[in-house]
Amino acid sequence: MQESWNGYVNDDDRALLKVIKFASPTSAGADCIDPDCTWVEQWVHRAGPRKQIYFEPQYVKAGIVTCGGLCPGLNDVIRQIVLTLEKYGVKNIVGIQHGFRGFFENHLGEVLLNRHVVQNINLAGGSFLGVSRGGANISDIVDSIQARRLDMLFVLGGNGTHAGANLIHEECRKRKLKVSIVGVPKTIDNDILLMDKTFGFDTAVEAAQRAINSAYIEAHSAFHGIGLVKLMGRSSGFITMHASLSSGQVDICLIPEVPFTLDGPNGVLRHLEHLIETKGFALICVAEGAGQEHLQQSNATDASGNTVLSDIGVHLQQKMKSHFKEIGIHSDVKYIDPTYMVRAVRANASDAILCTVLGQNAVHGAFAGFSGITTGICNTHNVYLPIPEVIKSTRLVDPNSRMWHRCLTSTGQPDFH
Ligand SMILES: Nc1ncnc2c1ncn2[C@@H]1O[C@H](COP(=O)(O)OP(=O)(O)O)[C@@H](O)[C@H]1O
Ligand SMILES: O=P(O)(O)OC[C@H]1O[C@](O)(COP(=O)(O)O)[C@@H](O)[C@@H]1O
Ligand SMILES: [Mg+2]
Repeated sequence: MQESWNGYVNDDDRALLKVIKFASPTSAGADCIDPDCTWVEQWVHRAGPRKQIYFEPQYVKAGIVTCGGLCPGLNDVIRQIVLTLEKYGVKNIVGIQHGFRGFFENHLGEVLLNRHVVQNINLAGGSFLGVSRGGANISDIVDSIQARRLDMLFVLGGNGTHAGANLIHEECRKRKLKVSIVGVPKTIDNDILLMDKTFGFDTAVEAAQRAINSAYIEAHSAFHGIGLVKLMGRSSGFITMHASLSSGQVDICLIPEVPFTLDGPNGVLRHLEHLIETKGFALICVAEGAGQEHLQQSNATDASGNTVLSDIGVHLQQKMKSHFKEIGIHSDVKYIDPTYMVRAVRANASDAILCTVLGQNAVHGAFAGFSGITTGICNTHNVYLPIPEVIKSTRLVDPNSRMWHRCLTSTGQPDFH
């Protein structure tokens, strides 16, 4: 190799975690490390290939698993992990089917992966390996990792999956197994801390435009039309906020982080009356986790322990219909719930690039000898982060952030209090 080749990332390279120095905690969207906002430098490891690697590629067996719900780009990440492992010289690569369940449900065999098998999988949405919720029995999973003789495990999933991956990492350490557990954050809701954005989010925002545009056309064409679109986001309103901003046609954007009243002089319904009176139609975009306080809560959870939400879309639809009937004003409500149509699509161009970078960096991280880490973009730089740091809490839209204020400026909606 030519002498001037500088392709390796130095082990001591670091990226700065926070790049804005907020003068005061009251500055819009201030995200301070210390309560008084003194400047604290926090550095994180730069992602990328190392000169010294900690595994002999020809003896490595690597596994890939995809957990939780679907997200555009899963196949792109799987594919890049396989291509990068092969580039290192790894020959034994397997896929674990249907999330953590694949480790111990006997009928779910390992899928042998290589460049030929994964060549075209990025052309479709979904997960080539299948996904599932529940089934995170850590001790059984680590037994299975041992029995399969895995040296590396790439775990693609969201907050829950990363909590599981970290427990797997800790159990492997306890058993003194030299297995590298590396996460790749998959969350369409964009709800993982410290990262600029997660893969699939851009695609979801783009896919949501079709639903919003249809709702707009329906509402605009009807007499006193009201278009309502419900988008994903259990506790984080990023998809709804960004989709509303992107559309530019949304009059009311409702997210879980910002409570709202429906009735009364400052409520959503009164504002809808105003919109019908002044422009003749209205468009609402609501996140699935918004306004849960208005609904009857169930204690039900899904297999992963996530709360099953009540349907805010149906509730809003009914409230709007009965409200306009009560006040004797005609309205024509059209409700669109595009949830799975938004999620089950292939990654767009920018997400495909993000997936490529993340998949490659996950493999570089494992070969660098890291475990219990995940990889993401931080202030436009690609980094490795310890899993516990990114799952301390769910990343939420800050109602004091510039982005939420921009969204309010764009919709023109008042404070619904
Ligand atoms: N706190 C947790 N600790 C360990 N495993 C978890 C935890 N929460 C969820 N899991 C497991 O992680 C997997 C995916 O979780 P889920 O919440 O459905 O999706 P996501 O990872 O996208 O948040 C499931 O197999 C689930 O059982
Ligand atoms: O119907 P499912 O598969 O449980 O998925 C619905 C949920 O999945 C999500 O898209 C996010 O799922 P993940 O946390 O697994 O990424 C939520 O926004 C939505 O509530
Ligand atoms: Mg979860």
